[in-house]
Amino acid sequence: MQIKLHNLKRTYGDLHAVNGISLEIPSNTVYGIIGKSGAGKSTLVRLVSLLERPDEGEIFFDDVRVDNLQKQSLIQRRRRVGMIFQNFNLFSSRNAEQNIAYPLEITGTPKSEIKSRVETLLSLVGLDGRGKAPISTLSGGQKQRVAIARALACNPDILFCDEATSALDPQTTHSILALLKEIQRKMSLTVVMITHQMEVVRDACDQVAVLNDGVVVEQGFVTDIFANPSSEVTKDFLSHLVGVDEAAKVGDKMVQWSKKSGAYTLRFRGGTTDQPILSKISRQLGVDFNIRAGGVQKVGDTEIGTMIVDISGDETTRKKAIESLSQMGVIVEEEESV
Ligand SMILES: Nc1ncnc2c1ncn2[C@@H]1O[C@H](COP(=O)(O)OP(=O)(O)OP(=O)(O)O)[C@@H](O)[C@H]1O
Repeated sequence: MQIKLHNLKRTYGDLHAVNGISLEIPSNTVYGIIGKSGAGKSTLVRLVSLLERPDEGEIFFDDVRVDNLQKQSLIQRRRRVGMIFQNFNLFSSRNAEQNIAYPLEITGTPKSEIKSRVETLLSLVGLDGRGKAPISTLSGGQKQRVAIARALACNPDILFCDEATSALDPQTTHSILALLKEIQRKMSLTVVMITHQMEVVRDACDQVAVLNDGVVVEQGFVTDIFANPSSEVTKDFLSHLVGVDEAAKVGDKMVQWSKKSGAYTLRFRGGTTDQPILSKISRQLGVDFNIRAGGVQKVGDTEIGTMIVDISGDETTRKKAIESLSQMGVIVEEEESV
């Protein structure tokens, strides 16, 4: 299901929570929406999941306008949109299978059908045999699996994940993201991941939109945005990135992404990540690179390297070094204070 948003606006008093958002979210993909607290992510989700109406603008699902649906057709349409949340929102009075059965019960599905559907869903999310487990006995990751199964019960076309892994540890986050990607492929879903974590975007999403103050400041393929971010907000998100996988394997001291007073940020992509570019330029031009932080991470199938460096030498030589780096495909960003 393709989602198209055209100039969406939602205002609360004087506050423009969503201030003219236009986006095209392709069908059959995992699409990320990232933004800091207050950027307008949750408001946007409420609009696109048809829980709230925009003040202005239009929403289309596969070219059918849906923001103005009324009564029964709105209820029908909403049922095809699944949602999962940071705090799982499960009924603690119901066990796992009763939670999953809930949306099927309220849509009047026959009991026998519910039983087999619930079994299929439990198996899909890796909880075979745990249907009778009271919710309080499940771990955070298992609770989110129950929530995913419940969100998929009515065969949605779209699944919204609102900070779905924010309450989970890195390993559990990794397994839930892997599950969501697998389900997306199996069910040809459009999965929209709302997050404030670039790790989630890197590890799960094909494309991403970056939100700030109710507007989209940047959008595109995740590999392109990691290799060449254009907005300050995106650069800031990237500078705080911690390698979830890498951290799990080698300890977070080996991969350091925070900007620590280096004068230049260098961004490498693909083949350039395994070439001794800095030492070549250093020898040729007689400049020195002082590496303050850096690392290489996998974004999809592409390796993206980032380094925070100082370049020493006179101004002409530094300029030449930057030119050489650019010619070799390295993106060089200069800190504003330099
Ligand atoms: N129902 C509401 N009434 C009044 N103001 C609201 C309402 N919903 C959101 N806002 C305001 O709109 C702005 C955007 O909020 P929103 O929750 O969409 O941001 P967010 O990016 O999801 O933030 P967070 O990550 O903290 O949830 C905030 O300033 C918020 O206070």
